[in-house]
Amino acid sequence: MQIRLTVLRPRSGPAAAGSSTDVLVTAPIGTTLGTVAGALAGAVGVRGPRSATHVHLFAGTRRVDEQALLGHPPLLDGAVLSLNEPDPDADDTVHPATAELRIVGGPDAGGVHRLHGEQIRVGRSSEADVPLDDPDVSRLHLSLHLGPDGRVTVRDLGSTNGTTLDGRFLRDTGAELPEGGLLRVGESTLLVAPPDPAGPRQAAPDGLGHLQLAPAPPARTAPALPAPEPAPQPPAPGRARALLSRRLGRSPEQAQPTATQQHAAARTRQAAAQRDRWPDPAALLLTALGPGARLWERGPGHPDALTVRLGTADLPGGPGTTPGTLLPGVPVTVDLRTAGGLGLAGPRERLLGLARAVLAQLTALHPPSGLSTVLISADEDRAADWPWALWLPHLRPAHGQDCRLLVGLDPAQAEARLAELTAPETTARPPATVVLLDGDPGSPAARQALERLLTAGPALGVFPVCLAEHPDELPAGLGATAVITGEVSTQLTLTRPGHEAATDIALDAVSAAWAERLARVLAPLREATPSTRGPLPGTLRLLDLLHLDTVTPAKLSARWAALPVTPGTATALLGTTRDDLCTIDLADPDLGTPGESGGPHLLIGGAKGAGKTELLRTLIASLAVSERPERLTVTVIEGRGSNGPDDPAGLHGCTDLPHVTTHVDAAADPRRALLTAEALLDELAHREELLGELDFASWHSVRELRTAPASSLVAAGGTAVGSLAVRVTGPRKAAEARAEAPARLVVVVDDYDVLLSPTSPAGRPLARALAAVAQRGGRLGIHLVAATGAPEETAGSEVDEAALLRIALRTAEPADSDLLIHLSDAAALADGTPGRGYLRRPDGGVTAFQTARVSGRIPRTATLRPTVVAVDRSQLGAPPTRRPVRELGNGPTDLALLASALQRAAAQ
Ligand SMILES: Nc1ncnc2c1ncn2[C@@H]1O[C@H](COP(=O)(O)OP(=O)(O)OP(=O)(O)O)[C@@H](O)[C@H]1O
Repeated sequence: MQIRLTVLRPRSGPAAAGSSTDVLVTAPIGTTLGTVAGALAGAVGVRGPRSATHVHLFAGTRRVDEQALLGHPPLLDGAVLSLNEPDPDADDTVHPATAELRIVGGPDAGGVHRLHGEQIRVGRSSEADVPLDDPDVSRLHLSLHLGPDGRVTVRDLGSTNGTTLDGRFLRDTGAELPEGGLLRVGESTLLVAPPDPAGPRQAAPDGLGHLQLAPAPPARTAPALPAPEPAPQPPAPGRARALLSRRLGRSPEQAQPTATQQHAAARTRQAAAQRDRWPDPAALLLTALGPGARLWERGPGHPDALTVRLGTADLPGGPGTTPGTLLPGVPVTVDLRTAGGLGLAGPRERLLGLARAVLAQLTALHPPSGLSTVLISADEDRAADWPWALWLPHLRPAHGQDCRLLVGLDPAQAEARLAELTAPETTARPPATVVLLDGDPGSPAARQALERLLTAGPALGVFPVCLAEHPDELPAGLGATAVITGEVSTQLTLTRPGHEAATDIALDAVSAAWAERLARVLAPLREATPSTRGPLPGTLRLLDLLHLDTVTPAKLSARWAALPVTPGTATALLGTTRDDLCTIDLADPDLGTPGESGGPHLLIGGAKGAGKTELLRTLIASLAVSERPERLTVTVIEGRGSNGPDDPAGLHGCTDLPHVTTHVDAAADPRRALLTAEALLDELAHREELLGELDFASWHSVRELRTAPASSLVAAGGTAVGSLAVRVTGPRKAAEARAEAPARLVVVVDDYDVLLSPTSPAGRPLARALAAVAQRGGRLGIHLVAATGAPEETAGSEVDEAALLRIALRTAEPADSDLLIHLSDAAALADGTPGRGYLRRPDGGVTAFQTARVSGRIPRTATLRPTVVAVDRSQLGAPPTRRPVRELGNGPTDLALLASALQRAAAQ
């Protein structure tokens, strides 16, 4: 596990007090904060006693326990830990509030302040409760008061430029704020609103420093402009009418709005719809903090994808409003897809505020899977303005780029990034990339690449956003340009394709602190996989899917302890489909042969290297986790033979699982193979005698009733079972009886086609025994899983006929796929995606899935001692030093890790 954190040095103390350092913590899963606390303190230059107990770390105002696990909240990617004292700037106290003041537009937008009844003063002065960095705002400009009845009143405090409420100047007496009423002070727009009632979206910690964000609800479509009101009567009921009625002091029943009032209502509705469609910075922050439903709502197909809001202006109303009416303070936007590129120019400070607002919108509204961002700021001084952005998840290289983050913070890095972006499309690209170029890219080669990007970029899905202090420093070829104007640089003039130049736009700008807060909130978020949003994942780890990233005997025992008394299932988690986990239950009678009340058998087919053996390993490991070894055993038969116990290619690694009682290499040990064939036939006969007419599950239920003490039966099964317990036949010890009860047996066969070959020494008797298992085993709790590399040779065998669950991994020929799943699709699967395939269930349904891996080496970080390394931000865009990682080395695999934990769990 690797997580990036920031450590704050205590404010009180010697030189460098209050400074901070970003660190990269590399640690095995399960590492506690205490283990690295000393190293974290060392990273900010505080050397103390070695004992971690002398280092206290705070997340916000709360001290984090030394036993807290790295990778779990609050120790996630992007966290700020302050050393030995609470973070003095943190405000993580949660007071329930009935109203919030949001700064929804202007040069210092984005703030959200909770109102708690006391008077709140807004102004430019640092004495104000809500200070606003807006030169046109007076030092103490207005005050707000939340009454006990929830009403909010506003008073202008004698400001120079006055305060408007919905376009009208406030009088000295003040006014009550109507719902949705917009206050305008200087170039800033303020709104008082109730806290967002929508519950937060689920974001589950993955234990690796991230939060898996549940898929977004269906994408919002762009709200259409409201149709004109039917004129003149009757008025439509609803909020607008009620609002008008309230203002007029009449009940809705009495209200008979005039045409003017209807026009006004339409104006209000249209303005609200546009503000909602293009969320302001305050709404963005709240969405990210939630996380709310709109976070990452704009996938590639979203109608508003890649459209950015730059500010607000009074714009003409749509149908239904009085001709010539202006909608007050509605968003002004630029669609990058139409513009191709966007230039932003103006004085540095304000320009940065605007650029931050643009980048914040893109990254809060677009998921990283749909939008990648690249930051190029090749000049050292300019690069110093962007540390906040380095926390954005959209900067992570997801398509093989040779860097830690998609940044160009010196000329060489800038050149590398631009070269990647303009390279011919040999590798996968994200659906869209926005490149933010702050100033000159730094070298002739980079300038040339930028020129190419400006012409060819949009066709490749790459959209540049260029920043310069003066408009004439912007590169040529940008479709839209926004230039900061006005005496105090709070306005914009915008030129864009198909529009006249627009002036008097109040720009949206946000502070660096605001932007950093947003970026750190986004930093740990990951789109949950599997998800409905796209293709199957490339690789998956079984232990992650089983929530066993830290696999311990205690966790496994706890799972087994929660199982029902009778052996009910033989469930194997194989991987994921596009939108769910892919599991099969070999004991499910509904999937077995109709009328036989047994579970199904499974046949797996695929070409060489398609991932059959790995799928068998995953299945065996997953079965072992699902059931204790006294109740489920596995016999493994390998048809082709391996190169001995150390050969990683075969199923030998599974023999360490306590469930695997038999392992036969049919090619290497024909004698043992014969004995196994006989043992299987004996087992079938024994169970047929033992179970009589009953099926495996029913026999066990009856058995359990006869042997368990009455008290435990009541506890286990409730009154119905308890009443049957009266018929208990005799006092026998449950353990003794259980020892005689057969366990479920899964017979796993790799290279079944080789067994059928006439040259296989023990093939014939084994094949006969397997055929018998296929025909008679399901009812008796013996289930067959066979993998074939030659589906045409195994077609028609008893095993093939009996297998109602069928998997086709990549096949060499469409006919092979057809023999397996009755569809030819598996032949079209790519070579480079081992483990990908189709599962056909007995009802004929076919699902694409990706097999999870269990024999991959456990992540390198899991075996290392924790390290804490200070991050050199300037090198984040440079190629990382790589250590060669061997695909299958001597290090422990997940399978070995799991086997050892299972052995210890089984021994408990
Ligand atoms: N689910 C998976 N995820 C990632 N890689 C996989 C997966 N399954 C298999 N592989 C990789 O593909 C390679 C071939 O896998 P495997 O040996 O399971 O294929 P096979 O179908 O059994 O091949 P053969 O017919 O030659 O025995 C392995 O080296 C493994 O690393």
